Amino acid sequence: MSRILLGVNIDHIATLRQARGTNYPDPVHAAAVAEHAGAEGITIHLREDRRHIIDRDVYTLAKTLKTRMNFEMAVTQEMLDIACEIKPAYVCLVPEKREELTTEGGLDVAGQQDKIAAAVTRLSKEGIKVSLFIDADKAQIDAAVAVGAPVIEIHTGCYADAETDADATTELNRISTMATYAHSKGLVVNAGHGLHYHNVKPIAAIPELYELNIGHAIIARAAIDGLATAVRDMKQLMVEGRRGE
Ligand SMILES: CC(=O)[C@@H](O)[C@H](O)COP(=O)(O)O
Ligand SMILES: NCC(=O)COP(=O)(O)O
Repeated sequence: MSRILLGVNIDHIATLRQARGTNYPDPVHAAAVAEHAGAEGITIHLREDRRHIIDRDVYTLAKTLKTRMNFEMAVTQEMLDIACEIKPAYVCLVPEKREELTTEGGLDVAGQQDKIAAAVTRLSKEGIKVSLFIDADKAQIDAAVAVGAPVIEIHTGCYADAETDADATTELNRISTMATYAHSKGLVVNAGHGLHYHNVKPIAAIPELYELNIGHAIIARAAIDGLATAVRDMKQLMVEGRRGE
């Protein structure tokens, strides 16, 4: 049975720092703790409004991470320039609206293939592996293949936000079906958004999933139990989920 990897998104360490304009807590320190606790990668989202992760975090983490950076960004010239300068292992292209509280859906690749293909080509030439954050949707998966992205990350928000068990099961089945389809097309399939300690195991059980990117729930748990424990506990649940326990 294949392992499933954990990418820890540390955006909300930076949210706590930005709340008061202090220099603590430091996402760079948090990343080191998360890696030491077993995170296989660190995800950061440099938003256009810099509401949490700021440019200093990105440039410092590019030098200090021991695992690998998954750099989430909108498809803008500004972010493409930064990505090509720091050359992270992965870039994940995500939709972004200034007014959103958090990411609200997947990137519409099918509706803007030329723009996404140009971004994928530019980033790939720098040796960066490009992931597309998309809904569990066949047309979006086909578009991801068409634009040359090697990786997708399936948006799990509809599953996480489901108001009934029946709706959650429906979303879980959709994610699983699309993960199987995407994998059959040769894509590396990740997943993330809204996953937490009480909903992660069924997602981790999907055999085609390579990595889960989880942030908000881990950082929230870290406020109570500490970050190392929060990371280790999440990894244990993912292992149990993958084993069907
Ligand atoms: C794309 C995604 O679901 C998250 O990785 C994203 O970072 C969410 O945005 P916030 O971290 O700003 O909530
Ligand atoms: N791409 C999803 C991610 O990095 C973390 O999302 P969340 O767990 O903070 O909702």
